[in-house]
Amino acid sequence: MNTDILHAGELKKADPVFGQLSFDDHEQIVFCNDKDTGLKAIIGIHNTVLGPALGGTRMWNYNSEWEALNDVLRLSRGMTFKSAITGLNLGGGKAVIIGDAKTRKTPELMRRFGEFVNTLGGKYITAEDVGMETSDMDLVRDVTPYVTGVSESRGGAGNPSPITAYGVYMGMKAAAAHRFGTDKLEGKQVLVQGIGHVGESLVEHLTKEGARVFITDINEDRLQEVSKKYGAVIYAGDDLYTAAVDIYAPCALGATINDDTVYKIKAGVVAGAANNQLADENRHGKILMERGIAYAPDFLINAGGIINVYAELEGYGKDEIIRKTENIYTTTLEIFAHSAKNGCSTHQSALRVAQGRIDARKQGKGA
Ligand SMILES: NC(=O)c1ccc[n+]([C@@H]2O[C@H](COP(=O)([O-])OP(=O)(O)OC[C@H]3O[C@@H](n4cnc5c(N)ncnc54)[C@H](O)[C@@H]3O)[C@@H](O)[C@H]2O)c1
Repeated sequence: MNTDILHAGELKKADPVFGQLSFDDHEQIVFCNDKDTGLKAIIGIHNTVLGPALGGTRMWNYNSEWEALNDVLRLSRGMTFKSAITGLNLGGGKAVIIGDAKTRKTPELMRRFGEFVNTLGGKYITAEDVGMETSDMDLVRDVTPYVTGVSESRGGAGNPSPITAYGVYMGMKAAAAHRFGTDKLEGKQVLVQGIGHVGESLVEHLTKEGARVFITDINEDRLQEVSKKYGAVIYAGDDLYTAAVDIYAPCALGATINDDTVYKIKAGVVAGAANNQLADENRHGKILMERGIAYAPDFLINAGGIINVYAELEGYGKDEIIRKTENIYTTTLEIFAHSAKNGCSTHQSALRVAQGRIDARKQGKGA
């Protein structure tokens, strides 16, 4: 056996698929290969008890196939809990395409990928993720009906990011109500890390409510642009995790709450859009709780995007999308109450409530 592979990363190599740390009883994992288009993709179907597995396709230049497999396993599991806690009749799935989206993505490759999705007969429904555009979903739509996030002219629900941002804002207000005794964000200092599609829209909501918004991003042009547009202050400190703000909103990358940062955070609330904010979902969630920091679980409050694409499948309109997204406020409060009652972190509470819904459906009981 190749020793380089054996020593690569932290992935367990003896049992390359079912033995991965990130393998969590996934129902099906599909490896897709097409020589002509150069397509190498993995579709992960974690759980379909509540409905078809829906989740985006990510195209990324992974360092290794192990990394790609690990990513799809983790992401598809996350989708199961996101849809379950949001009350949607969807299971969890995700797909990754290995390669640089800027140089390797072609219409032929996207259509070929769509054909693989089609072979699953609707068990997996795809959507956009990192490295994908609405136009790519339109190409997938040419060959399969099992795709959401297509352009509005083809019956799609349009850009999900503003809805995601609105849900994050709702979750943040609920966390503020729990931690500060009021959900009013006027005068509160909020640091938004990452002012991309979701972050900018969140800045807009916060500014409208009169919060004092600080922004950080690795993209200097974006910083200048967003600062000018909303009057947000560009964060100037050395270490953003030590910022003396009321609320920290991670809207860039995952795993920003880790061993290096978790004890530095001064904010009373952590609520943002980024997926997988806790590097270790058990340990770091617990430390935040012990430090009295109200953490609004990422997969609960960033569900606006999936609510938006679910509308395409169910055929409901904007009003229902907004109603479901505003419900994130109530669910977040319920999760804080569950966490306080059971002495577990909000992340664990949200997982338990989501799992409870899946278990009830399995036993033929739940809605
Ligand atoms: N778009 C959605 O509807 C949606 C839904 C659910 C979850 N999310 C998650 O929310 C996050 C943001 O999504 P998006 O669509 O706004 O992405 P985006 O790519 O539009 O924006 C991300 C921003 O973060 C910045 N960034 C990257 N690395 C950074 C760093 N180290 N420090 C500071 N800034 C950094 C980028 O420059 C960019 O401006 C992602 O983690 C995404 O997975 C998005």
